[in-house]
Order: sequence, then C-alpha cells, then structure tokens
Amino acid sequence: GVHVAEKEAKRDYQEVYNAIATKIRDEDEYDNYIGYGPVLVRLAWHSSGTFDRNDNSGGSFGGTYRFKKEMNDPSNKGLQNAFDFLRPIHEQFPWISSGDLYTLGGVTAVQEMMGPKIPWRSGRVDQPENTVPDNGRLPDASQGASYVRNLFDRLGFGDRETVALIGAHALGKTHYENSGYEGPWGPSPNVFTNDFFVNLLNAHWTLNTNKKGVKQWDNDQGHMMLPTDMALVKDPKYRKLVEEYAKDQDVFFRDFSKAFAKLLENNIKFPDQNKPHYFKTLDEQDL
Ligand code: HEM
Ligand SMILES: Cc1nc2ccccn2c1N
Repeated sequence: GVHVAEKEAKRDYQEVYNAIATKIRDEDEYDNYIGYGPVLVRLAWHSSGTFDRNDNSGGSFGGTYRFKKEMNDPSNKGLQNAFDFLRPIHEQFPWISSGDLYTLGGVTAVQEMMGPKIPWRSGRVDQPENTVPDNGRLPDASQGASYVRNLFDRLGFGDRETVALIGAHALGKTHYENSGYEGPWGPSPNVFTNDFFVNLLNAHWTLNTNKKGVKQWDNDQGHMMLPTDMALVKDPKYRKLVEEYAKDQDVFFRDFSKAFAKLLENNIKFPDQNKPHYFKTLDEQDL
C-alpha cells in the first residue's frame, strides 16, 4: 500500500548533499574517470523503479535495496559500487533513512553533473526484509517500444515522462560484466545533456551481436545504444518526443526534473510540512 512519509525532522539535508557531492568530485577516477555520478543516478532509479501502481507495491520508501534479495537482482548488477560509495556517507549521517539516502544520491549526482535541479522531499522510512519486492520488476533492455510503454505505464508514466527519463542514458556506460552490453561511453558520460537524443537521431547505427552474444546498436564513433533505446526512434509517438528533446535541451531538462522527482516519490504520500528541497550545487556555494 501507499506509504506515508515521516514528518521532516530538523535536519540539514544540504550538508548530506555536500558530503555526497564532495565525494563525487574527489573520487573522479572510478570507471575510467567517468566518476560515480552515473551509477548513483542508476541506484536512485533502480531503488524506485520496483513500483507497481496496480497494487501500490515497491518504490523507494523502504530502502529495501539494502537487502541481498534486491541487491542481487540480476538487473542490479554493478550497483554495489554506488552502495559502497554511500556507506561512509551513511556512517557520517546515521539519522538518514536508506530510501532517503539512495534517492538523494541520485539527485546530488544529476545536479553536480550540471543537470536540472530536482526537487526532493525527505521522510522515507526503512522497512524490514519481508517487504522486499520480487526481482524482475526492472526493465529488460532487449525489448521493443510496446514493452517499454507497458513497463512505464506500470510505473505510472506516459510517453513524455518515459522518453525524458531514458534521456539519463546520456550518462555513464554499459559494462559486459553487469548487463552483457558493452559500449565505450557516449560524448558526455559525466555531464548531463540532451546528447542521448541528438546521438540517437544523428548517428548511423548498425545492429551487432556483441562478444557476449547480445544484440546492441553501435555507431561509427564507438558509441552504443540498447534495443530499448533504439525503440524510442522506431516508435512514431516516442520519436516525436526524441526530436523535441534533441532540439531543445531546456525542455528536456524541465521534463526530466518533473519525471525524476515523481519516480523517486512513487508510492509515497508526503505530509504538507515536508516541503521540497531545492539543493544548491557545490559551485553555487563556492565550495
Ligand atoms: C527501458 C528502460 C531502461 C532500460 C532497459 C535500462 C537498461 C540499462 C542497462 C542495461 C544499463 C547498463 C548497465 C551496466 O552494464 O552497467 C543501463 C545503464 C544506466 N541507466 Fe538505464 N535503463 C533504462 C532506463 C533508465 C532510467 C529511467 C534511468 C534514470 C532516470 C537510467 C539510468 C541509467 C544510467 C545513469 C546508466 C549508466 C550507469 C553506469 O554508467 O554505471 N536508465 N541502463
Ligand atoms: C553513453 C551511454 N550511457 C548509456 C547507459 C545505458 C545505455 C546506453 N548508454 C549510452 N549510450
């Protein structure tokens, strides 16, 4: 069922943001100097993307990723790097819940990679191991447009929100050892841009079977796309949105911010007193 968030306590969440942001800036060598930004975004997404609007199960509230049943979901391979990154932050701020920490990590990463401001509310409360949702709720990358549409409908998202959210694939890369896909990263792996959409439309893509026997799209610049990425230009309704975001990064930023905030808050009711935080970046604080 829907969870009710805890009334916000007198806590300094900007201080937690700054600790995460400073650690992202310091530990820049991770994953061939991509850094921890992208994998933190993916942890926030995967800890929220278990939501199912049909029975109001899953979602970020209980912080259940911390239990091995969810951590070992094959879809979550590689996210241990983000979990290990956040461990010292959790030790420094033991009062923050796991769900608040995993989602705040993603918000901090997007903003520190020069992405849009993401409004964030606190109040998620750790739930016990017997509340861990079943594996298999996160999307399979080998599928086409109708599969993507159904999966994001289960999460409570329409086409516009779906295309905006997948725009996060401008970040980071795929790794053979995690998903069986491999791609040298795209043009801006640790800067949040609309490159994913520009690349989708402008590059020349060929479907290959990679050395793990997995089908992926590659281009002549050494970039890759998943089959579900390519579905966004094959489906006419999705394609219209890809063209809109490729043309206007500001519209992409606006729509991504709304959809990402909604994703991280799915299945949670927040008390009116829990106002959304708009965190300042390190640069904005001259830190
Ligand atoms: C159809 C929906 C989606 C599918 C099938 C999908 C699948 C994948 C796969 C297979 C990877 C590579 C993982 C690895 O090998 O390390 C990946 C990476 C990533 N995904 Fe998605 N994803 C989807 C939607 C999203 C959404 C909605 C977000 C965030 C809003 C997101 C953020 C990321 C990020 C940031 C990475 C890079 C992680 C890294 O560099 O370690 N993805 N995704
Ligand atoms: C640059 C980049 N990052 C990702 C992540 C997932 C899937 C595809 N990606 C691309 N092309």
